[in-house]
Amino acid sequence: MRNGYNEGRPRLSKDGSTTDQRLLDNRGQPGWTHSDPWRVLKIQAEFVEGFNDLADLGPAISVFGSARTPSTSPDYELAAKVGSALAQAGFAVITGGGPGAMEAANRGAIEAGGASVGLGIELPWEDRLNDYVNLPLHFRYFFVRKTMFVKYSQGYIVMPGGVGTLDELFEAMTLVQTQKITRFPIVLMGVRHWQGLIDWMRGTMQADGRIGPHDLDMLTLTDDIDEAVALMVRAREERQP
Ligand SMILES: C/C(=C\CNc1ncnc2c1ncn2[C@@H]1O[C@H](COP(=O)(O)O)[C@@H](O)[C@H]1O)CO
Repeated sequence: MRNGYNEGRPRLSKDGSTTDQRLLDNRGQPGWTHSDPWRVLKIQAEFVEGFNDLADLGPAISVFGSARTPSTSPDYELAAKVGSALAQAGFAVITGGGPGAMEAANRGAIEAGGASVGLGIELPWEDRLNDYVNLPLHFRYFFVRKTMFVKYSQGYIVMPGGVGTLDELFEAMTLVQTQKITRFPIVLMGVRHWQGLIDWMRGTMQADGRIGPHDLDMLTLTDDIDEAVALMVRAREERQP
């Protein structure tokens, strides 16, 4: 499956730092104050390349989940089946292009003959895209990459995950809550993993009035792949003019 799609990925600089570190982790150093304005051009170029590469992708769903999900685990199998089911329903599958649940969803998509997108991110340990991506993109800036997930997806499926997955989930929830994105289903798969979080959000956040009484309605919690894909298909139909 390997086809040279890691060739275009950014190389780390000589000191081993990432581009995001150089932008964000040099607080108060005057040298950076003067070079930061020029960085905007690189950021702009990354947006332009991303928009260009994904413009003709067609309907797509992003699948998020732990980079640490072992290939032997039921969560991996579930993510692979989700990737396949989405591809069979005519969706491209977008992931972070990494290992674990991302690899599983890409693998399922590619094995079902679908478009399998990996939005890779430059990391300090020079990670590479998984072997099941047929449309690779490489990003240096996390926030540019995150824009691509939202802009080119019609919905999110969120598998069990850690901090990165939570970040992606809560960003989407914030964008829906503030109506920056509409008609955007968010499905949490893996009831065992997510139930405690939902219970806390309902019992504490909602009970204390930190979120609205209907905010949690934007989430669907299920282990049922057919239900998850049907939600995405319905949202796609509603989008059609
Ligand atoms: C941690 C390891 C590898 C990290 N490689 C990643 N490659 C691409 N995308 C990633 C990676 N790690 C996190 N992400 C993004 O966050 C989500 C997963 O984060 P979590 O903390 O594991 O839940 C995922 O959806 C990606 O978009 C070791 O092999």
